[in-house]
Amino acid sequence: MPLFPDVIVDLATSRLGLGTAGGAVDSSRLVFRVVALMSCLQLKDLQLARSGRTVLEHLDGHFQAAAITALIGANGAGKSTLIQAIMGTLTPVSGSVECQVPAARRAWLPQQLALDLSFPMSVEELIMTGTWPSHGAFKGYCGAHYRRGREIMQRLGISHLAHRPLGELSGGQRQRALIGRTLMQEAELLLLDEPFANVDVDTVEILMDVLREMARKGATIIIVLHDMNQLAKLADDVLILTEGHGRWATPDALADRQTGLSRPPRLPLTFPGSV
Ligand SMILES: Nc1ncnc2c1ncn2[C@@H]1O[C@H](COP(=O)(O)OP(=O)(O)OP(=O)(O)O)[C@@H](O)[C@H]1O
Repeated sequence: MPLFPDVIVDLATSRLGLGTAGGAVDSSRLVFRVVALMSCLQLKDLQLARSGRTVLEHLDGHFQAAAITALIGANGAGKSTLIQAIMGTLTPVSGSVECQVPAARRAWLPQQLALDLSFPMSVEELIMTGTWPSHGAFKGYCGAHYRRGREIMQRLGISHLAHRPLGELSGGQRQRALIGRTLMQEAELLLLDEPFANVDVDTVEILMDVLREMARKGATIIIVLHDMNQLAKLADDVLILTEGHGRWATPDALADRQTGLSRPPRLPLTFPGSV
């Protein structure tokens, strides 16, 4: 029964923001937020190291389902390290990552620089590979798969690029195609490492809409961001990594602490722990 204690803790710390002007709890919002708080991903006293050196320790807390959590921190704070531990590619020194999402429904979009897209593959072919984790790589695709692939490309505004090789795409077009693959996969847990870096404003807007839609449908989304305006627009929750530890915050509380203002406006901002 992990849910009920979470709600109590969140009420106590006001993370739910349920209070009314008179201090009473708004029960209609409570139902919505209780659903949102159902967590499929939890960190328990997690310690992570690289080459024998501790990067993060005593990390605790749950990521909300049906919500977007921004993961922030200065360069080298351990954001990618934590993402790798969540994806299961880095073994914790101690503690655990408890994830109820099946591996076939987890998707990870690394930083663009880490991607080798010289592999000869078209946009449509890339998107169709989103079926592989659940359907298998060698079974071929059925008509329903192709229909869904076309719908996804239309949603992302890349239908005209369907047969274009990945190596010939711009950074923004590539990000749209990669997000398209996660839609095809019907990812329930999506981790994105700086997905808006070097991407034009229109693409950012489209991708933000798509991510919000995925979260509304129940996905748990964790996104590494360096831009506080993007965070303010997108995130429901924030995990700040600083000096080897994690701290949870709401986007509003974070903005208030940094600017002394309620949003908007909120520029310019810096990360806690950055110099
Ligand atoms: N493969 C590796 N081997 C050894 N140390 C590593 C390795 N990868 C990262 N580190 C170190 O672990 C620490 C955390 O790195 P990590 O990449 O997780 O930070 P980050 O918050 O994602 O940084 P950035 O914002 O620059 O992407 C850094 O001190 C880094 O030098």
